[in-house]
Amino acid sequence: MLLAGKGHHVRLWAREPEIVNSIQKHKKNSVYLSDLTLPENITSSGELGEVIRGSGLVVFATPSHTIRSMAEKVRPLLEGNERIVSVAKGIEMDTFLTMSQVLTEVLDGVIEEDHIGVLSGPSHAEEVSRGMPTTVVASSTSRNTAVFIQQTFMTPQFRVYINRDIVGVEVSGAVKNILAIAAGIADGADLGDNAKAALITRGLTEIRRLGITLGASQDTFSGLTGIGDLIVTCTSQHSRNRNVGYRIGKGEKLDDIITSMDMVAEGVKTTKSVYEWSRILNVTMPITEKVYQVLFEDVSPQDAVYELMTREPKEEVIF
Ligand SMILES: NC(=O)C1=CN([C@@H]2O[C@H](COP(=O)(O)OP(=O)(O)OC[C@H]3O[C@@H](n4cnc5c(N)ncnc54)[C@H](O)[C@@H]3O)[C@@H](O)[C@H]2O)C=CC1
Ligand SMILES: O=C(CO)COP(=O)(O)O
Repeated sequence: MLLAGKGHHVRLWAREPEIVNSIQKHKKNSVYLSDLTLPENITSSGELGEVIRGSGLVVFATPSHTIRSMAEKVRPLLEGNERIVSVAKGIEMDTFLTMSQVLTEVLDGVIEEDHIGVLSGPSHAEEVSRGMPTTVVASSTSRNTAVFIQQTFMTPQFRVYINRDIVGVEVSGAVKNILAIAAGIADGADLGDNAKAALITRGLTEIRRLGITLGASQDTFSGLTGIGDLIVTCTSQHSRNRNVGYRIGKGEKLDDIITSMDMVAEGVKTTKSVYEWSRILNVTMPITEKVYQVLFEDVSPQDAVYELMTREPKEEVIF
């Protein structure tokens, strides 16, 4: 919607034939944004070749665990001069790579690393697609590519800053989903506003610890992709991750929740990858550890909270 509004011809690939058909015939995404009419310059196809060939910019916008397989399919269709942007938020299982790192690895030999970037920050699609004011961050190892992304996406409703700390930007965007699950659990279990503020604040400390261990810059965590995205995802009615947590807090089982959803809550997989990664790196992430135990080891939210609250007394250390 954003890019089409700026006059670009947007070719949307989707794996669901019903979405492709509904966009082709009725200019509606019948599954995900059914109440919006899409402009004429958004077209859709189920054939990747029709969508990719001749593009100046390729945006990867599928869930993070699918970025590697999507990039493998896209690779032979690229000419080599395209710019690549990821909007996916996650850390790959087993490799612990960020999404731009996955793209750099898979597209190596076809696309230069400095043509790859990310767009991230507090940006629920339900609001962006309706032109509601949103601010995000463009990042890349190349300043030129970050500026290209900024100029391509920026509108009076969608303000794009540049941050060259791509590691900090991507780690923040991925890990905040784990904390949104925690915040949702707290809401579902009626733990109150104090608990939520504590989860957001101490959660940011966990993001910062992991990010700085990986070489990120301290400042990024005070920015839009750090505290900004953490706030929106922990508090928004639109957040899938918060919603998964909320239902767990109300007593539902994870498998039942996932089966009932037609969208992906990235934080579930990211909890696994980041929990394992933090243990390998020896980074202390107690909230992440408890979310892992609640999701995958049948620990009750009440026991998890008790264990968090009765950790040994400490000084408030921000890093
Ligand atoms: N929805 C939002 O407000 C925002 C989402 N993001 C990120 O963007 C990425 C995509 O998010 P959403 O669009 O909300 O996800 P979604 O769950 O709505 O799925 C997007 C599309 O990906 C397709 N998909 C799922 N599995 C696939 C596979 N194996 N191969 C190919 N396509 C597949 C789905 O069918 C759907 O058409 C995620 O990483 C998310 O964290 C970032 C900012 C905001
Ligand atoms: O990243 C998002 C908002 O910035 C979307 O969060 P959810 O995936 O929890 O809906």
